[in-house]
Amino acid sequence: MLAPVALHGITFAYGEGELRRPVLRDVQLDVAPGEIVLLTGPSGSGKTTLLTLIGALRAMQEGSARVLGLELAGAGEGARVALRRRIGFIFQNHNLLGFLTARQNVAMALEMQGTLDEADRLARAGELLASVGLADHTEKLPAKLSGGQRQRVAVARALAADPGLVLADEPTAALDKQSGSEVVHLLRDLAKKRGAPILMVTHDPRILDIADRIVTMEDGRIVSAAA
Ligand SMILES: Nc1ncnc2c1ncn2[C@@H]1O[C@H](COP(=O)(O)OP(=O)(O)OP(=O)(O)O)[C@@H](O)[C@H]1O
Repeated sequence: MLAPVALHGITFAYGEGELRRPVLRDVQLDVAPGEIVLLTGPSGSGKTTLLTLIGALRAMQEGSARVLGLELAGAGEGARVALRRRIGFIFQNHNLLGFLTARQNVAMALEMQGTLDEADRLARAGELLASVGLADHTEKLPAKLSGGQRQRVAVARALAADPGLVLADEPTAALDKQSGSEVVHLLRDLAKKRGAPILMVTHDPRILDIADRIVTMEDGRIVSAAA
């Protein structure tokens, strides 16, 4: 089976001319189905940049990145948008819309899929929120939820798209031990039950034990990949 994520010779720089600043250097990485890979390393080592390239949120410069079957080098915007719909993104600031309830935030992700009508989307959103332990909070606005609850809404929203891959950037940074552990175990269930791999940037030593592999970056390179 092809690796859901296969990176070869990824090199990337911000800026141009004299301001050009290399951030990734010849990165190689394969992620297997259902695998949980934690990406760690000092601040500025290029982890977030790598995640945004894999998520087709940024244009590639050099190298090859095959993500869920799409080669991103030279891919057009249409193909990149289609790929993004198949990826669950979970970022630290969770990007929930403040004027929508938890249920509506999750339903919006289903709307992008375009397969269910509104009543079904709201019902499905309720099920997803129940699956992350928020059955009693579906009608609340994000401001009325705790940080851990908001992050669980973000997880439910990422799962709504039935993603083939989850990209998470410090998903537990703002959470206490208990909430962080709950969020991470939800993600682990997803990876193991549905075979969707997870690539997670984290500095959080509390969650290292859920990883199948820990990849350490330094100065734009992968310096170690411990199983
Ligand atoms: N949009 C941008 N324009 C210019 N430079 C950037 C941009 N985004 C990031 N950088 C720089 O690129 C380098 C790598 O940043 P990146 O966010 O990928 O690192 P990181 O390992 O995720 O760091 P952290 O752990 O602090 O989030 C840093 O020096 C950063 O300042």
